[in-house]
Amino acid sequence: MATKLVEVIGQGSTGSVDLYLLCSLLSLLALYVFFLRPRTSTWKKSTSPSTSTLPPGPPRLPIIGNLHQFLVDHLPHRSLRRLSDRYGPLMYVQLGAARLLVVSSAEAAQQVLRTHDLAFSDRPPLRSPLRFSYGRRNLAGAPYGEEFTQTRKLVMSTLLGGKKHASLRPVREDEVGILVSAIARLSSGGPVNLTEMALCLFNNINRRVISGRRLSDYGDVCKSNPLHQMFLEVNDLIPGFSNSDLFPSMPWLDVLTGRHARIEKRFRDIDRFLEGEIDVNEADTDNDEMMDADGTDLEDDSNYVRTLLRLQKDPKLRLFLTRDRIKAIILASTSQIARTLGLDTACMQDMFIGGAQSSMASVEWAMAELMMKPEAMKKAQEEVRRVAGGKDRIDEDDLQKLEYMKLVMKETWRLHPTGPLLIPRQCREDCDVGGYTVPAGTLVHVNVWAIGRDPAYWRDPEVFRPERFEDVAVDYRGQNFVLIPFGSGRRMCPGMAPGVARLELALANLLLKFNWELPAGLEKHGLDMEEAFGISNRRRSPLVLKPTVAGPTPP
Ligand code: HEM
Repeated sequence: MATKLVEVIGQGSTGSVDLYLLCSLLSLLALYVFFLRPRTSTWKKSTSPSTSTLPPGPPRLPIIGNLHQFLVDHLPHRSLRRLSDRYGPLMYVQLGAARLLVVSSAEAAQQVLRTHDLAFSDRPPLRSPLRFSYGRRNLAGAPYGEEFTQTRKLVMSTLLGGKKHASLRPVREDEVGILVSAIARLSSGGPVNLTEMALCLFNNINRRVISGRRLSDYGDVCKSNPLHQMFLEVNDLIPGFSNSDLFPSMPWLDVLTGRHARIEKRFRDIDRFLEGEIDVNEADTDNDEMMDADGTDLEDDSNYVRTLLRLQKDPKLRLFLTRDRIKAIILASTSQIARTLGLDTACMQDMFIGGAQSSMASVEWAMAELMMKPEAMKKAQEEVRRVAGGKDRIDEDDLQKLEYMKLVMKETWRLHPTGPLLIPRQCREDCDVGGYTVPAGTLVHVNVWAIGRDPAYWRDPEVFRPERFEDVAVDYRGQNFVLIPFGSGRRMCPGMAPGVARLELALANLLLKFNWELPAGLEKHGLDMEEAFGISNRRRSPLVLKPTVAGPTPP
């Protein structure tokens, strides 16, 4: 158990065991037990301001605080829910030297993300995201302030907003078509690994919209591309606390455990890769300029890099849009959710890394839940096939008509939010919430996973039943705090529209083109529905299913 804790805290979800830190922690624990002294079960009163109180929380050990309590379930969002059941929806815990507010009810989330949005709109300067964001020059990791506001405006108006989103529609439709053809080609050979193929799809979409290139030509062999592996490793490195975040007085811990070297190596790799993506587009743009010297319009906004390079020529933006900022923005622009202790990571590194993994996780969870609920699968397929009305694919115009599928997505995000604890925020000033005072500098995690399974809001919360949303007007766009898979407020996900479009398009076409069965041997016990050990919300086992190409739909 202790071994796994260290993996979660120190290495991301798949990192190697941090033996040195483990030994240190255990020694500290042993010392503590040896010199055991009685403690109170609640937190001391805050001294700043003097009349205020901190929210309640579990008793903490010296130095490590409540780190050991994350061992309870191996999954931080589960462990935190268990603690919140005891200490309340506003709970204060300590991880090493880091102070953390954990929010576990819709009402408390509304207080933090809406009522006091401004006070909680910072992000913590954690070691690993700091490096991969070129010193917080991306959007997801930027401290709240003028630079953040400018970056967010720029990203929304030029990269993720309506016009650009619409112009990239052919990329999404094209890539989903390639995925479907790849699955059809492989289907005669038995079950396919849908997890891998979905990740490949979203990596291809990401790379095409960002820099105009693909990761794999075939839709099923991304795995053999070294870039794919690099993205996965960076995705695991970025989220999560480094040891030096938890024990700032022991910065050497990161060196001793090898984390510093891993971060630096992967940072160099990713920097080289991003330089290449920019160079290629820069060269193409220069060539275009030479050919169009007669004065025709030189604008080429066919991908994010080109848009940013064009904007860089604007004298008003030249100083702001440095090369490092361009790299930071494109690395981090997607989703999905960087998960520091539970954030999906997708989003801590804006575009390249996060988006693919979170989209992949949503597709695989939706498909897995539908496989376990044949009535829901039947309903979803009937709807998709009716809407297709004889066409051999669903396009983005059709998506609005897929009402049941939208319920399926809501129910999937309720049970399996891609960032179970959202991306951590940081409190910018002392703030009074729910009768307590949260001191400036406190990190904040909103446990959306716990809110999604709280019987106070949901009948039979553990049951996958998309129909529950037929009766309640609950949306996922940040207004209903019982369902906030994209967060809410000033730091809410800016990639929701492109994220949802690619997900729905992929899912609809998978349901249209294929009938799905469990592989032999699984019919009896069903799929493994456990989450992977770690901080993100991936499935523990890859989703392997047997597709059969469906016949044409009636016109
Ligand atoms: C299923 C898809 C996605 C989900 C579930 C998702 C979820 C989230 C969540 C929960 C946050 C944190 C919100 C908060 O702190 O309140 C976030 C932030 C963010 N997301 Fe996404 N996201 C998705 C897709 C995308 C895509 C496709 C992009 C970009 C192309 C993107 C870019 C970002 C960025 C840049 C942030 C940081 C915003 C900031 O700090 O101001 N996301 N996302």
